Amino acid sequence: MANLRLTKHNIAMLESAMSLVNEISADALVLLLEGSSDWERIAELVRKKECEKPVIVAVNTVEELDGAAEAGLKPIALNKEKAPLLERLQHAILEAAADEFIKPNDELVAIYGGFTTGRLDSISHLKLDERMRRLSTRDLQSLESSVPLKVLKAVVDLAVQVGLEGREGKPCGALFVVGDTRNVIKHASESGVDPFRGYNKKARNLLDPKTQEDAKELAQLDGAFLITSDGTIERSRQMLEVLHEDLNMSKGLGSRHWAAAAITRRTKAIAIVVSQSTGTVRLYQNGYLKMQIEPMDKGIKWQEISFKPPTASGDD
Ligand SMILES: Nc1ncnc2c1ncn2[C@@H]1O[C@H](COP(=O)(O)OP(=O)(O)OP(=O)(O)O)[C@@H](O)[C@H]1O
Repeated sequence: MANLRLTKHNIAMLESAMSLVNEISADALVLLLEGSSDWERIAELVRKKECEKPVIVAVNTVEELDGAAEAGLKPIALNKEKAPLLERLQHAILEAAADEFIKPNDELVAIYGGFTTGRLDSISHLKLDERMRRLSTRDLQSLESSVPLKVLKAVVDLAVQVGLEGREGKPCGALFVVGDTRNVIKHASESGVDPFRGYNKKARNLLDPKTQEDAKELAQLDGAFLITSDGTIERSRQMLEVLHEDLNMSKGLGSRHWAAAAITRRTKAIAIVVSQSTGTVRLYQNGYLKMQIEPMDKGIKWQEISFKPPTASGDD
């Protein structure tokens, strides 16, 4: 994707964003870019402007971040090349929180090209809310599951996005059951034609951003996704039939949540549920609620802003 050239215009915008961070005592600067840049030169600007807060650089791939951490910047790879700007910005904030570069309640300045590719044209001041739940890697580690952390993180990220965005403008729920698939399958039956049937294993792996997009589209269909420990969607649209005995559940949670808790009681799987009514993501293990993530967008005031997709390429 387009690398960011440090033109006179882009440097002036970067300097303005850094001044704003200083002026309003913001907690971090988020630089959302479509490609790599001269990280060392950006770090020099940070020093020149005496901006002492973390400068987070969010781009699409790990390769584009080469040298960013060494220059003293905080790198984030989004793996979301085709996603709309707001989704990328939300994801960058979520990842920054997961990596503990920022905290709930922080104030951020974000800078990006909202209208033209390769040209920084927009600066936003964002106030996060205390309700923003950190997706802390440490929380996931504490689960002591045999499912690798990167698979759990990918599924939780996906669930959070389904909860935040819904599908086709409507709220959407979902259920992901990860790990111990051989045993989980014994309690599952198809609720409809499985759209992933017939795909090869690689095309069913949730660590691949394309599969994540497909799964998001299909989340609105009934039933659960069964995901193996290596991130492969083994089955989708599965109804789980498990006894609900011995479960201590909050009032008001419906059958999807009960099924999620129950399957983790019967197997070693972890179940991640998105509530259709609230967008809240809950993670169950051994029949117990282990993590709850509230939809972050309740705490961020920038949903109304609408952007046109980039059209022409910017030139200075
Ligand atoms: N046993 C189950 N296995 C898999 N999916 C289920 C199961 N029970 C319910 N679901 C899915 O959950 C959907 C919503 O069910 P329900 O409203 O009872 O769930 P809920 O827990 O209240 O969730 P929400 O907060 O999303 O409303 C169903 O349409 C179905 O797709």
